[in-house]
Amino acid sequence: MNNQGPFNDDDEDIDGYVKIDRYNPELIKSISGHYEHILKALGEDPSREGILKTPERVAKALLYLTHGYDQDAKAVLTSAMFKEDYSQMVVVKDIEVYSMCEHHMLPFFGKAHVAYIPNGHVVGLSKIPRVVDIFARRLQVQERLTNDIRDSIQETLNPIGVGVVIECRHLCMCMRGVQKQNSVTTTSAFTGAFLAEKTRTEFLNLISSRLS
Ligand SMILES: Nc1nc2c(ncn2[C@@H]2O[C@H](COP(=O)(O)OP(=O)(O)OP(=O)(O)O)[C@@H](O)[C@H]2O)c(=O)[nH]1
Ligand SMILES: [Zn+2]
Repeated sequence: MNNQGPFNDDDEDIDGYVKIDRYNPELIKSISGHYEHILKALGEDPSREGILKTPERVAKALLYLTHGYDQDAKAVLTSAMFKEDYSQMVVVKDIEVYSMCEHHMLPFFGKAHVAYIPNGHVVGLSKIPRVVDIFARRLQVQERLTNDIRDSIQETLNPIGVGVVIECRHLCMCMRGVQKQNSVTTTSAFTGAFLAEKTRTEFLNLISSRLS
């Protein structure tokens, strides 16, 4: 594994989440080559000083923006599951989401709110945003992202229920196409206890409340 990627040595050594060498020179060279052609096709001069290194930068950026493909949500969750006698709802809200729509490869971004009710085990809190990132850092549609997060937590932790709400702006709807600058898309996915109105309402109230 070389160190050209965004992961520092600690991330790689301690967590071991990155399974393949996503930043290997051959892969970067191959993607860069395609971007050189794209720049030409767009009417640019790829030998111009300002964009000489752009194909390589884009290649590295794209590899970073899709690094979730190399990560395993189940491994992340099981790496920090603790037996705990806590049976109320655990909510991690306002988790930043940066993903790319699979139709236009343009960003969509916003917030995810994730809750679960433990069934004998709790999970390390940081692992929930990690799971969000693992599924967000790929080509996605917001609906599938929402379901992926729900399913991985339900299948790995086997809680009483899981709730996921995601709110995002899609740049493909803002800077092109229909050009609606302020539209926000909300998606949700639930399992178990969250399918009951009372639990779902508690979750929705908790994510809309503010501490200050
Ligand atoms: N359901 C869903 N649709 C998405 C998401 N991200 C982008 N899209 C939509 O994907 C659709 C692709 O539609 P097409 O008609 O094939 O593509 P297009 O001609 O570029 O569509 P316009 O964006 O309307 O110009 C668009 O309606 C986008 O708004 C997403 O996360 N979920
Ligand atoms: Zn799109």
